Amino acid sequence: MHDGIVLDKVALTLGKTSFAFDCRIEPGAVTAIAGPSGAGKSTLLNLIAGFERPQSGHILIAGIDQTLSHPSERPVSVVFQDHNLFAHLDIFTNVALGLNPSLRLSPQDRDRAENALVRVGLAGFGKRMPGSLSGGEKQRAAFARALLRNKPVLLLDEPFAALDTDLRLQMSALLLDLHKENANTVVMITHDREEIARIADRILHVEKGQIATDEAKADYLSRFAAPVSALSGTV
Ligand SMILES: Nc1ncnc2c1ncn2[C@@H]1O[C@H](COP(=O)(O)OP(=O)(O)OP(=O)(O)O)[C@@H](O)[C@H]1O
Repeated sequence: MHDGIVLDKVALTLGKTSFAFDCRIEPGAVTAIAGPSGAGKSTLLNLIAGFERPQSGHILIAGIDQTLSHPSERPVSVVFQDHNLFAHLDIFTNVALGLNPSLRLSPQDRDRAENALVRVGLAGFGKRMPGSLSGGEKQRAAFARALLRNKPVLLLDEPFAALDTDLRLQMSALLLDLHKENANTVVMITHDREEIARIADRILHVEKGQIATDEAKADYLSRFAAPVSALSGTV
């Protein structure tokens, strides 16, 4: 049995694009998904999260076949680039949804939600509405909710792409801290080679609807001539 994520001969077609994914994602590691625009990175993440269903093949998470299960039944949290928050609910409520979707919260639950806000640097933001927060603050609220869900798998679709360099560094440091505490399996789409150098253990390179390469960070980075410190921009 494989404890991580297995895509076993998964195939689907969306519009005119066909996808065929067959891979194993290491448990307890940070795996970056890289590749050109339109290659199928988000589709791969959506298959794991359950927002897309394979037309054939199987998806297993921690040894359990999740191919047909609803996204809410899967042991995953997802953070998208944006649109993570419900605009009509305040930040505390958005975050507390990570604990209990019906929002029946015990006093301990309320404390945990407040602590999660403190953890991401949003103490005192609970009563604010999402529309009044900056992009980076909204992303931190989305992290706080993912932190509370505390699922074995965290999926991130370019969560830091819209942030400035300082915030991007802060957010990826927070992500690594949480990863070290929970030993969770992190799968993150990123175009940023410096981010890959900083946080990834393995890199899946997606091209034309398939996994082109699956390699350790050192091997991936050694294929590029420039030293890591000189790299910037897109993969
Ligand atoms: N529901 C859909 N219907 C039709 N085509 C789709 C659908 N979803 C994705 N596609 C197509 O599949 C291809 C891969 O899309 P996907 O979003 O997975 O790529 P990506 O690698 O994440 O790209 P980007 O880096 O630009 O976000 C694209 O050509 C996209 O237009």
